[in-house]
Amino acid sequence: MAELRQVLPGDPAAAWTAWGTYTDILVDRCSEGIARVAINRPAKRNAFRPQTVVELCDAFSRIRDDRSIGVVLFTGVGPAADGGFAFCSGGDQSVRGDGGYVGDDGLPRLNVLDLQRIIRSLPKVVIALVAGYAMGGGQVLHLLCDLSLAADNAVFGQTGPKVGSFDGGFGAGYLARVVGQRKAREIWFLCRRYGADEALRMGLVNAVVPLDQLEAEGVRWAREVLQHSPTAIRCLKAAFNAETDGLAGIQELAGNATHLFYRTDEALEGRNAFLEKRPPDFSETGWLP
Ligand SMILES: CC(C)(COP(=O)(O)OP(=O)(O)OC[C@H]1O[C@@H](n2cnc3c(N)ncnc32)[C@H](O)[C@@H]1OP(=O)(O)O)[C@@H](O)C(=O)NCCC(=O)NCCSC(=O)CCC(=O)c1ccccc1C(=O)O
Repeated sequence: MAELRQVLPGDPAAAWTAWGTYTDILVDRCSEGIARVAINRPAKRNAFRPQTVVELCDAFSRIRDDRSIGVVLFTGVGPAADGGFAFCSGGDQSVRGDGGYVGDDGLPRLNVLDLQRIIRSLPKVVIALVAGYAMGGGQVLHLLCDLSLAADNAVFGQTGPKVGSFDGGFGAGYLARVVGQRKAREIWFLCRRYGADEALRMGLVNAVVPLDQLEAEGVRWAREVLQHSPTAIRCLKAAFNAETDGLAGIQELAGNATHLFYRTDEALEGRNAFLEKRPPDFSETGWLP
């Protein structure tokens, strides 16, 4: 029996079933190949603490290994008891110690950087569904998703220079690729807030929809993606990353080429010859133009 968990306002847009038990996040999936991951700390505007990030890394890693999942909707549970909404308000300042965010083990961490890389290199499409605030490290997480849909109440912004933090990695460099150098510097230097329509104008999001339509729109976009070739989509994602991510991006793109090469008669001949202790015979392959 499917357990329907309300994550955002509006009718559930798919037949979600719970997938795993976590304390700080909710993970659901449906038989259509879509997973839904939601940060579940609405009283803190879905700020992340080390535990939240550990759970998100686990969820995205499980999604990576599940052949049936092609698209992830990444969002934040809302509304909070006081009516407020957030995709994510960044690092939980109440557990920020002297050297990072401190969890039960007492170690200061910045493990959100691990999560950023997992989302970035996930060979599946990640769609951010932003209802309410996407601030600080939360704004960076939304940026790292492949596509972003904003509810009409969405608000984006950086606060690092106010609270003594900054993201000089994807949060600065990739932001500049997306919205341009001028706008990226404005976002970080002035720490203003930007509404959904302005985010659309600057290319930070792909579309703006009414709040109660956000999940349904996400599922519609996911269904469109899922009609297409998984290999073409994963190679395209790696190609987009390669353009910005240096050798790490090229590694991803090249890994896809190697994956495909493994399936050819030519590569299999190399493997088989080794196992059969004979010289390989690549004469069938030819040297194509
Ligand atoms: C998000 C707000 C604009 C929402 O405002 P509002 O709707 O008026 O609600 P509030 O009453 O302010 O908040 C409700 C409740 O939530 C608590 N809360 C909100 N945000 C946080 C938070 N980030 N940490 C802890 N708690 C939070 C708030 O205290 C209230 O609780 P009470 O019990 O009622 O007090 C507004 O809340 C706001 O501006 N929040 C702070 C936004 C912020 O500054 N975030 C941190 C930015 S720094 C960061 O994210 C770390 C970056 C980082 O980790 C990093 C470092 C290096 C490289 C990369 C990264 C990276 O990208 O992550």
